[in-house]
Amino acid sequence: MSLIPDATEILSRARADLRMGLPVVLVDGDRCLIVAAVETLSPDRFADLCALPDRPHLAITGRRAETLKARAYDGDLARIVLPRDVDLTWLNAVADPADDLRKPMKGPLVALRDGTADLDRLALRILKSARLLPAALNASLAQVPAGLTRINAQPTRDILDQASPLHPIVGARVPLLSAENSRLHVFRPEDGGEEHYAVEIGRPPRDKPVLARLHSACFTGDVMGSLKCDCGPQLAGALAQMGQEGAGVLLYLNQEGRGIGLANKMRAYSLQDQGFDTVEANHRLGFEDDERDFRLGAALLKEMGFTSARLLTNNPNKIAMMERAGIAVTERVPLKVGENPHNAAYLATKAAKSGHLL
Ligand SMILES: Nc1nc2c(ncn2[C@@H]2O[C@H](COP(=O)(O)OP(=O)(O)OP(=O)(O)O)[C@@H](O)[C@H]2O)c(=O)[nH]1
Ligand SMILES: [Zn+2]
Repeated sequence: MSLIPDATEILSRARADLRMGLPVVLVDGDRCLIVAAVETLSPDRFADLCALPDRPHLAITGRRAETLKARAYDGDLARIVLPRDVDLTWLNAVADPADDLRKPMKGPLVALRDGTADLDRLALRILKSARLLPAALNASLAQVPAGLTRINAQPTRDILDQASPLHPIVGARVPLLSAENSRLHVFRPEDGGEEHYAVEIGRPPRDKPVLARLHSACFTGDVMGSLKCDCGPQLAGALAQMGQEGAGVLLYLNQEGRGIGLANKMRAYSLQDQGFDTVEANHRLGFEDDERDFRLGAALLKEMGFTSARLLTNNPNKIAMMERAGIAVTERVPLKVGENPHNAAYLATKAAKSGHLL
């Protein structure tokens, strides 16, 4: 019946539940796993989870486990056994590296080896997609409690593997400092996720490679003028070049913090203040270096009628991902602006570890 939510809609609800601190239940055949995000877990719900017949365990990513020197028997994740005197402070200390240096974890963390971790793996994927820290307090259940969102595992994995279709909602003229003849188009995904924007400068011909930039949202750099990165000058520089050429498309992708969200990016910044570089900070939080999905950039260009681009970037991964997603990149146009004493080490790390071209 069409009035019943489908798997995509349920996943979107589940993200909201987890962000509020409400557990959700993952179901695969006759297996059920109740999942709570550690970062939003209240003392009452924590007590309720501990009172379940099956003792909960803590799922963290392999990256976080590596930092904590825990054995990740499940490969890309570890299921950590809760100590007898577990409390929320302990859980938060395992989930969040903020105090790793000040208060190193006492005693070795014991990880589970038996059983299967596939539902735990899905739980961590869902938490990442909700822009929460990837640490989940999970327990097996015999049946789904009334009122909690119930997620069917396989359709949800399939949805997370695909990029949600994006639809144009509205476009209007917005004259810019760098290009008076500009329009802003808003695109909305079907899965209730973030909207993305396209700034179209002039009217670029659809049958020629378009001067394009895939810009990832950076609130600190784009809006506040932060000197910690080069995003603000890159945004202005790309628009200026498109203005000079009289044509171009700047895609503004709401993938803040290389896809980890602003709260996690600020956690990464605190770790950088403790001496870790941008890549190490992501890993200590439990994320990969870059959690972005550039397929949506290609999808937007196609939706606008383009098949090829001259891409303004220093990031070869972006070019590879665009090509794989069906947009021919005929030229890489370098975008070298905004280096300053505060971001020099950050830019050097990206060149050394993330393959950015100097
Ligand atoms: N996680 C994390 N994200 C950051 C950090 N500094 C900037 N960002 C984010 O990184 C993204 C910008 O990506 P960049 O790596 O600068 O550039 P790029 O888009 O990969 O490549 P270019 O096309 O060459 O600019 C934005 O989403 C920023 O919010 C950081 O220290 N940690
Ligand atoms: Zn930035």
